[in-house]
Amino acid sequence: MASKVRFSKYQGAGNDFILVDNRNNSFNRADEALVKNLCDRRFGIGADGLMLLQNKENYDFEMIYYNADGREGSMCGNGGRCIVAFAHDLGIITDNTAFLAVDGIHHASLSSDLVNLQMIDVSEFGRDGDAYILQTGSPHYVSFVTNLKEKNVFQDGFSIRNNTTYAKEGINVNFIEKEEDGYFLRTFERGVEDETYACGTGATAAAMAVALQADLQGDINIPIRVLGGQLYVSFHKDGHHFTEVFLKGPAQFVFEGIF
Ligand SMILES: N[C@H](CCC[C@H](N)C(=O)O)C(=O)O
Repeated sequence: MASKVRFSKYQGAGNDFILVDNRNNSFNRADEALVKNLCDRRFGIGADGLMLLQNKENYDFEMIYYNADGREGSMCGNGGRCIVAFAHDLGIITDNTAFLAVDGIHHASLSSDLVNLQMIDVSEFGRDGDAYILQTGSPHYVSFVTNLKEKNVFQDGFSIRNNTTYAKEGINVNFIEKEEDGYFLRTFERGVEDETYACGTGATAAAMAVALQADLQGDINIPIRVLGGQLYVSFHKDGHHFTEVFLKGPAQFVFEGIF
């Protein structure tokens, strides 16, 4: 019988995660089948991903991220915001932090349930037809569309994610549409292999694509509405160089339990 492990469920704009305080290193990090089962929305707790919070010298903590398919993943922006809220709720931090994730160090600040997470700098981008390809801690394909409300994001995202260009490594597929005061974004997520209610690294990539498309320069703040709520991406853009990149949005505790 597996040992009992306490978990907490958090969600950031509807992107939802299982969080485990693994400072005692009791979780078997190689057990991808367990992670997949826990993330299963019928036979497990259900989540888009699972994160381990671990001790790390010179940092408040380390974030280990797994996609719902059970495999250790690249950076998760909404997950990063949720693990900051988790660390606060565990009493590890107060309202500022510096933690280590797979793409390096991240600073973050929180006030009530809003977490503002610094993301990595970005200095290059690719094109695939009209789409932008950006690496914001995870790989993203960003396409500008109209009538996004009606789009079959699963079908269209699935076909791009599995085409000959992206099938091997996978890619997260983002569809973005200009609206009254900002942008509306829907994302098909690699490793979830489905549309999620929000994607933080995706919102970051989409905001950068907006700035590239409109040739914006300087300090920029772009509101990104997603199915699960409202995110805000800000950065300083100088040519193709994006620095001071921040992803701000809600990160809320949902429930805790033991598995
Ligand atoms: N599915 C992504 C990782 C999580 C990204 C997303 N949940 C976010 O908030 O950034 C990938 O495998 O590239």
